[in-house]
Amino acid sequence: MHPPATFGATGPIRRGSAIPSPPASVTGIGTKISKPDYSESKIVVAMVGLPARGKSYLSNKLMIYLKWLEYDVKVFNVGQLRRTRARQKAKEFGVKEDHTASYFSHDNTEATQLREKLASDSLEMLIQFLKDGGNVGIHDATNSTKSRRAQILARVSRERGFNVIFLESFCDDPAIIAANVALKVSSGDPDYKDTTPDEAKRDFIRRIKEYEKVYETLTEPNVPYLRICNVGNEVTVNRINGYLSSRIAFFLMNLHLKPRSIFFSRHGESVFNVLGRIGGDAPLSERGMQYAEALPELIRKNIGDAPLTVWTSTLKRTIQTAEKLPYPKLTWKSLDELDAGVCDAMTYEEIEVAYPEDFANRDDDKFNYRYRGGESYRDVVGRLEPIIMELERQENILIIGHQAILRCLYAYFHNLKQEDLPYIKIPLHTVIKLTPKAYGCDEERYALPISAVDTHRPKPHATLQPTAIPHTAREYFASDSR
Ligand SMILES: O=P(O)(O)OC[C@H]1O[C@@](CO)(OP(=O)(O)O)[C@@H](O)[C@@H]1O
Repeated sequence: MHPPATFGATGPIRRGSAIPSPPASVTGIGTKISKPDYSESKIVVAMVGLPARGKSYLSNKLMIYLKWLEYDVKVFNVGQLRRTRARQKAKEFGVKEDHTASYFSHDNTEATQLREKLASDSLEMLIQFLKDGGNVGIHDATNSTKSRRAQILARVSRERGFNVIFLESFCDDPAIIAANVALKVSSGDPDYKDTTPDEAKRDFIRRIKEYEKVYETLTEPNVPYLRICNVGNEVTVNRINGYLSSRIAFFLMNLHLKPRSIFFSRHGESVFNVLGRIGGDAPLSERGMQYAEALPELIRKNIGDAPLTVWTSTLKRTIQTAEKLPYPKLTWKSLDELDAGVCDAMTYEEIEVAYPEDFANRDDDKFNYRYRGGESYRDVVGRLEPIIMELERQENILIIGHQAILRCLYAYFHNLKQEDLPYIKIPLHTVIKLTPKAYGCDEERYALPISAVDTHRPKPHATLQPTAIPHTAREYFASDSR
């Protein structure tokens, strides 16, 4: 058994010492705290790379991360614009454009001009989005020549306060390229909806070859760029400065594509869960202890001999649940449950009597409601950022967490809406396995047959269950940029 190490949000804290309480803000007590308008940043992230190099993957990952941090971000996908315009042309004039490999040949002057126009129109839309209040616009295109990149730089530099970062996804690993090609061909990509998979594959490989003839990797010395080699193996950073740009660079440097899974489990049922009390630091109930006993076998069956690290909060109920797991463990202060402030250790019924207005406010806007002397879901999302960053960097991880915490993490991986987040069902005695894929995450759930109370409070007057909107392969490829 490995001794657990303990880390707080700002560094190690000693086990056994008094555990500091989570950040308890007393400003805006018991009220709705709406989104702060805190960023004036205007950044154009211009992707660079041959087809099938994971540009759309990186664009989407970056967008989800920055949106999580509450920046206003949008991906402008040139491939999508090309297809939309081609559909309109076909509808209006009955002209069907040929988008097979010859369309992408630089010897085809007419098509090359059309593609340049699409890239520049898309950039104009992006610039307009930033002018209208957006923070980061991602230009998802190949931008594979120095002259195209010089045009982007020249155009953006005409806008005061706007910055450009080029983000190159360079890849020479045949296995990654082959996997990207196979994914493109097998996922119902609109470019190949009328062709057989074999024809589609042949044509797509020819398209890549056309781009290879003119492709120039990023070497421009005076330009801010990040060059990512084989997703995470090697990263070159050039002239990146400023808070948000550095944050973007740091996030991208932590990404990897190695196969792995992230497991979420709430702690076993606690004594407070049985009593209907929220928060606190109660130990596990009898049934919670049974769950802690049964969990190692479930995990072992699932993961075999593969390495795994277990993360818990600093609260008794998660540490007890992890006790029998024979893996290295880390205890994170940032994983402690949402702080209910003055309502800590009360039942929902008691809160309704003691703080009727607060209770109603919370039902009205659960994501933004901040408990008196405690936290809101929005606060929790903010404090989980280091966890997200570390999760991106790590391989197999099991988090033994809390209802609110796991809702926030789950929402990040499935890119769910803020208003749905506080109502996501994360039942007790259930392991959720997420396996990151190119287009999002696959999910499996394993419920152990040990009964437990249901702590989920549905949305009052809700007629519909919150909709989960995980990225599907189809959505992912609908945003393909070529
Ligand atoms: O935001 P709501 O739906 O109240 O859920 C969060 C609550 O979940 C609970 C259980 O009711 O988590 P936990 O099981 O970790 O104790 C409370 O402690 C916490 O306040």
